[in-house]
Formats: sequence, structure tokens, C-alpha cells
Amino acid sequence: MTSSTNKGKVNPDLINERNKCTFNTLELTHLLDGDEVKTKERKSRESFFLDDADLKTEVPIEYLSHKEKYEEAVRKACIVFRKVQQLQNEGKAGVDNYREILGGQLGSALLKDGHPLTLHYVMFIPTLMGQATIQQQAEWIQKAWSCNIIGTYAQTELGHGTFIRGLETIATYDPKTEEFVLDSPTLTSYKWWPGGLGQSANYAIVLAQLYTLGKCHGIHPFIVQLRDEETHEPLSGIIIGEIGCKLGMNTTNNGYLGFNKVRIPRTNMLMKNNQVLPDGTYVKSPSSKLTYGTMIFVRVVLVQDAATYLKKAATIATRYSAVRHQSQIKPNEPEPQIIDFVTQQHKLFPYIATCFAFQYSATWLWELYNNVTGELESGHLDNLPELHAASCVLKAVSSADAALGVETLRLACGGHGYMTSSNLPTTYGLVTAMCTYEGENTVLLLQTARFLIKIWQNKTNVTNLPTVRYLQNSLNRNSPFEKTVSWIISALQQTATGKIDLANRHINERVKKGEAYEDAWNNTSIELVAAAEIHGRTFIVETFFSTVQKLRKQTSVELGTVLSQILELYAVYTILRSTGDLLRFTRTSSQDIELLQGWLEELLAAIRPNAVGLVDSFDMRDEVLASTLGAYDGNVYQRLFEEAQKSPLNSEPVNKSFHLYLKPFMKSNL
Ligand SMILES: CCCCCCCC/C=C\CCCCCCCCCCCCCC(=O)SCCNC(=O)CCNC(=O)[C@H](O)C(C)(C)COP(=O)(O)OP(=O)(O)OC[C@H]1O[C@@H](n2cnc3c(N)ncnc32)[C@H](O)[C@@H]1OP(=O)(O)O
Ligand SMILES: Cc1cc2nc3c(=O)[nH]c(=O)nc-3n(C[C@H](O)[C@H](O)[C@H](O)COP(=O)(O)OP(=O)(O)OC[C@H]3O[C@@H](n4cnc5c(N)ncnc54)[C@H](O)[C@@H]3O)c2cc1C
Repeated sequence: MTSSTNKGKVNPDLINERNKCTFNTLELTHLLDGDEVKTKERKSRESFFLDDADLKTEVPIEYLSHKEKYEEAVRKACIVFRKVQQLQNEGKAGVDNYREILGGQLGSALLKDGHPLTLHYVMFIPTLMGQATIQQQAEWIQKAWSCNIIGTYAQTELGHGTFIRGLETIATYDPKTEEFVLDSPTLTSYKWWPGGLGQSANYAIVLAQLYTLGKCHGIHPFIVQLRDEETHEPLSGIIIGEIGCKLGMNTTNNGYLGFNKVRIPRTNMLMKNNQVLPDGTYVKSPSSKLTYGTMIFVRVVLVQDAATYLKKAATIATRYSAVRHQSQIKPNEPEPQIIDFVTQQHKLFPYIATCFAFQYSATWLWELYNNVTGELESGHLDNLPELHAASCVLKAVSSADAALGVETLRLACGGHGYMTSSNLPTTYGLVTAMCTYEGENTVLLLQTARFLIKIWQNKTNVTNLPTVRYLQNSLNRNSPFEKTVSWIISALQQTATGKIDLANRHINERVKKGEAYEDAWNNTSIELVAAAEIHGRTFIVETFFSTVQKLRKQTSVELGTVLSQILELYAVYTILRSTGDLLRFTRTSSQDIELLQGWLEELLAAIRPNAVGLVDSFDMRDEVLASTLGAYDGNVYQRLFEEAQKSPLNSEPVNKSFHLYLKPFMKSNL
């Protein structure tokens, strides 16, 4: 039985759902956490933070002003990280805890609409670790870890986010004083977006075009002090502020930043990869792309974050769908639980399955990241292109599907899903941002396409490249339909290969007709994006499949059966998203598509009794869900009513606007 913090009387529909669940939800919770000990540790950390009275907010933040929201976020952020430091001192915190606290699980329970210190931990510290020399690390890392300084990552400008070679901020080396002079020559060169930059950070990693001895060497990272360490006043030549309200993430304190001839010491250029010597000589690293390392790190961790946001929305919408009764399936019968409508199951269950699919791909990607960064440390760059391509496509597909999923799940809750108190709108605000930041999704898919086309054109030996190994032999394979996930994987691989091959042919045809390669690329880019996308989805299905194969050896029969069902559902759902391509690029017939549709419907029916059990296994505390619709006890209507009472408009029976405006308007005789 999954535990909850909520002591209220549980809704009878949910009791019934929990009674008919065919597997042990706790066994699945342990599996998702890693093991029983890890579940215990997670729960104890959750209590450590969520039971702290200082971390609770009485007034829902939606009713605070923009300024008050920020101030409340900073108050809580400081308490949260003081507690993290306490855990660290006790040897109980590591990178995973930062992920939990900044990401979608605990993080969004503590600070519902984003964290003003996220960039400090997610990009400022990792950039120091990845791009600073040992001496620079000795100077900065400890101060950053202990938060004596707070930093951010200032790359994007008003004029450029995607095309970072086009950034306009300039760092010109002055060998006479051994300093760089930072300048923002145009309005479009102002930094724009960095989280925490507005009022929280006093330092930043600034990406700027490096000029030395009259030559530009492209963008490089510099550590720059922005504000006085005591007074927090902006330093001379620093023009700084916050960029204003956004669709979501309104407590992340995104800022702008301009430089008016700001001087910093030569040693403030992060020089692990490239260097500027005191006389101004430039020393180049083996790969110019090593400067982009922090972006890879963040793309990798975002895949797990996408899974976590989706788990949250899936839990809310599934529990609500079990409690909500509406309409009739047959005349003269009671109104059914809306979860019994097959269209509703089709909105919910594939996204429950997607949570697992993304979690397993995230784990795979994190391992690849650690292996490849280890290799980079010893000078081996061979596997960097595959890591880059894999992190781009997995970030793009997982964020896009999670955003679509959260919105679908919100719609699945009807009118109540539109209430802020359902927490689905805020969750959407957080998750859709992920489609843009850390590389806009289309742009990232084109990066993966670039890798795929290169491999395809050069007939690269792919034996040691796990994400593209299938390209070796999947074109023109004859494979009659079989009701297995292996068949689906093979059909998806054939489809992906066919799409890559076709896009490549179209590029070549355009080049033959006289187009420059770059124009041919741009003119083929709709197909390239689609090819990269299906390549990514194929890989996610494959990773889910191999993970379940491994896990089934250690689970009970009951849980093993459920895991296989959700794997099958994810696979069938994924392939049915591409029926047109399937018919074009494989020997699949329209009868096979009917069989796939039938299989999908069978799986929805098979998963139906376990839907609530599956989301209970995610074991998200009510404070994490923060939703009137998703609480463990299912007391939806009471919670909606209670939350409505918190509207400031309900604090008085008659609002002054009645006397000021409405009454005179109503009584006027026009
Ligand atoms: C260990 C640390 C301890 C600290 C503890 C912290 C732990 C916390 C952990 C987790 C927390 C999780 C919680 C997460 C919450 C998240 C909240 C997030 C908050 C928001 C963050 C958002 C921040 C930002 O958005 S920062 C700005 C990001 N900006 C971008 O991403 C810009 C996108 N653009 C680009 O990346 C590039 O410009 C480009 C790739 C589009 C094009 O670049 P280019 O023009 O220079 O390159 P080319 O197209 O010409 O390609 C040349 C060549 O290079 C290859 N390439 C490109 N990029 C890379 C790369 N990154 N790495 C390797 N190789 C690369 C490219 O493919 C080409 O290769 P060829 O071989 O084909 O030539
Ligand atoms: C919530 C949030 C937080 C952020 N935090 C930070 C931060 O902390 N630090 C920081 O430095 N930045 C940050 N950013 C900026 C973010 O990284 C950029 O917005 C992102 O990289 C996209 O760049 P852009 O805004 O220039 O979009 P654009 O590139 O202008 O995108 C607009 C459109 O142009 C298309 N496009 C652009 N180039 C191409 C191409 N080559 N091929 C095909 N289509 C193309 C895109 O697909 C998109 O449809 C943040 C952004 C957001 C939304």
C-alpha cells in the first residue's frame, strides 16, 4: 500500500480502485526509486523539507503580487539550501538531491513556479567544474558551493539565443593591464533570460566573443562579478534588471544584463579548454565544442525532469478520473467514473506509460553522459558527437511529449483542470518552457538530423554507436506483422531509416539541381526534423524494452505482467502516431494497422484496473502534487470549495467596485 501524508477519509471510488489493483504498488515504488532503501531515503528527505513549517505558504502564491512572489521565493530558497547544506554536512546529500530539489518532484512542491537559485546549481557550478582550470576551481568552487557567491549562466541575448556564434557581447583583451574589457555594443547584445540574474545573483558566467591581439576567436566563458558582495548594488558599468512576467516560471527571476566597458582580470576567463596568455597569445583547445559542455549536461538532466512533471500530471488526472462521475454509457445506468470512457483511458494511460519510458531513457542518457565526460577528461572526443545527438533528441522529444501530455491531462480534467488549484496550468507553464530553453526543440532535432545524415552519407561504421546501430541493416527488411514489441521496434527502425534515407536523397537531388548544400538542407528540413523525431522515439521504445526485459528478472510475476503491458502500450501508441510513415516505409498493411488499433484497445482495457495503482506507485505526496484534483484521498469537491475560499475576493461580501462602478452604471438612465 502506497503511503500518503493525507489523513482524510478516502473517497470510496479510490478505495475500490486500490482494492482491485493486481500488483503490489510498493514493489513498483521501490523499483522506480532503485530499491527499498532508496525509497526510504527519499521519503525521509521529503519529510525533512515538506514537514518544515517555515517552508509552507499560507496564501496561495497566485494571489501575491509579482514582487511578493519573488520575495517569498527567495525566503524559501534560502531555507531550502540551508537544509541541503545540513544534509551535505551529514553526508546525506549528493547530486541527485539537487536534482530532486531543483527539478519537478520536491522542487516544485517547495517553490511552485520556479526557483531563483536554479541556475546557480544547474549551470553556474557545473560550468566552473567543466570549464575552469584547477587553479580557477580552487578560487571559485568552494565559494559557489557554500553560496558565498550566487551565480548564473548568461549566454542568451536579446538578439540571439539559438545561434550562439552570433552573440554580440565582446570581451577584448588588454595585454597592458592583463584584463578583459566587457562591452555590450548594441541593445540586441544585452543578455536576456538568465535565471536568477534579475536580483538574486552577484556573479555570472558570461559568454562573450573573445578578441585578442586584434583577432576574434569566437565565444568563450568568463566569470564576472555583477554586484557588490556586501551591498548587492550593481557594480560600475553593469546595467541589470528583471525581464518581467512570463507564461510560467515567474519566480525564477530571469534577468537582463548590459556591460559598459567593464574590466575583469585575465584569470577570469575560464581556461580549462582555451587560453589567453598574459601577452595576449591565444591557445586553442582540441575541440571548439567543449565550451558547449554545460548545455549537454542540462539537456541530459532535463529528460528526467520531463518524466517527473508528467508523473505529476498523470497522477492528478488519473485519480480525478476515478472520482469524477459524469454522463451515461448505457441508458438507465448510474453515471460512470469518467475513467471508464475509452477515450478518457486513451488520454491517460499512454502518458502513464510515457513516464516510465522517459525515466528509463533518462537513466540510460545519464550513464552515457558520465562515460563520455570521463573520456573527455582523458582527451578522447570520439563519442562526443553521439552524446550530443542523443541528448538533443531526447531533450526535444521528452519535453515536447511531456508538454503535450500535461496539456492533454489537463483537458482530461474538464473545467476543473483549468483551475489554478488543480496545479495543471502551473505544471504546464513549467514544462512547456523546457521546449524552448536549453536549445529550442526544432533546432535540437536538426542537430540530431545532422549527425544521422552524416552517418548515413559517410556509411560510418556504427557497430559501437548504440543509438544508431540499427542503421546498419534496417532498410528494406521484410517483416510481416507480429504482435510483439520486437516487431514494433523493428518497424520503427525501418521507418526511421527510410525517412533518413529519403531526406538524404532529397538533399542530394536539390544539390544536383544546383542548390548550395546549406539551402538544400534548409529546404529539406521539415523531413529532417521528422526523421530525427522518429529516430528518438524509436530509441526510447528500444530502451524501455531492454529495461523491462532486465527488470522482469527481478520482479514478481504480477508486477512483471503490468510492466509488460505498459511497455506494449507505449510501443503501440508510439507506432500508431506514425501510421502514415509506417505505410510508406515498411511493408505494414492497413490490416496490420487495424490489428495495432485492436491491440491498443486491449491494452487500455487490461491496464484499466491498475491505473490508480500505477500512479499511486509514483508515490507523490499531496504537497508535491499540490492539487485539488489529485490528492491521495480523492476529496476533490471539498478541496475545490476550500481553495475557492482563499480568493481575496471572498474576504468581504460586497466589493468596493460595486459602489464605485457597477451600481452607478446599473442605475444610470441612458
Ligand atoms: C555536477 C554538478 C553539481 C551541481 C549540482 C547540480 C545538480 C543539478 C542537477 C539537476 C537539476 C535538474 C533540475 C532541472 C531544472 C531545470 C530548470 C532549468 C532552468 C532553465 C535553464 C535554461 C538555461 C538556458 O537556456 S542556457 C542557454 C541554452 N542555449 C542553448 O541551448 C543554445 C542552443 N544553440 C546551440 O546549442 C548551438 O548554437 C547550436 C548547436 C544550435 C549550433 O551551434 P554552432 O552553430 O556553433 O554549431 P554548428 O551547427 O555549426 O555545429 C558545429 C559542430 O558542433 C556540433 N555541436 C554543436 N553543439 C554541440 C555540443 N553542445 N556538443 C558537442 N558538439 C556540438 C555540431 O553537431 C556540429 O558537428 P559536426 O561534426 O556536424 O560539424
Ligand atoms: C524560461 C526560460 C529560461 C531561460 N533561461 C536561460 C538562462 O538561464 N540562460 C540563458 O543564457 N538563456 C536562457 N534562456 C534562453 C533560451 O536558452 C533561448 O530562448 C533558447 O535557446 C531559444 O533561443 P531563441 O530564444 O533565440 O529562439 P529563436 O532561435 O529565435 O527561435 C525562434 C524560432 O526560430 C526557429 N529557428 C531558429 N534557428 C533556427 C535554425 N537554425 N533552424 C531552424 N529553425 C530555427 C526556432 O525553431 C523557433 O521556431 C531561457 C529561456 C526561457 C524561455
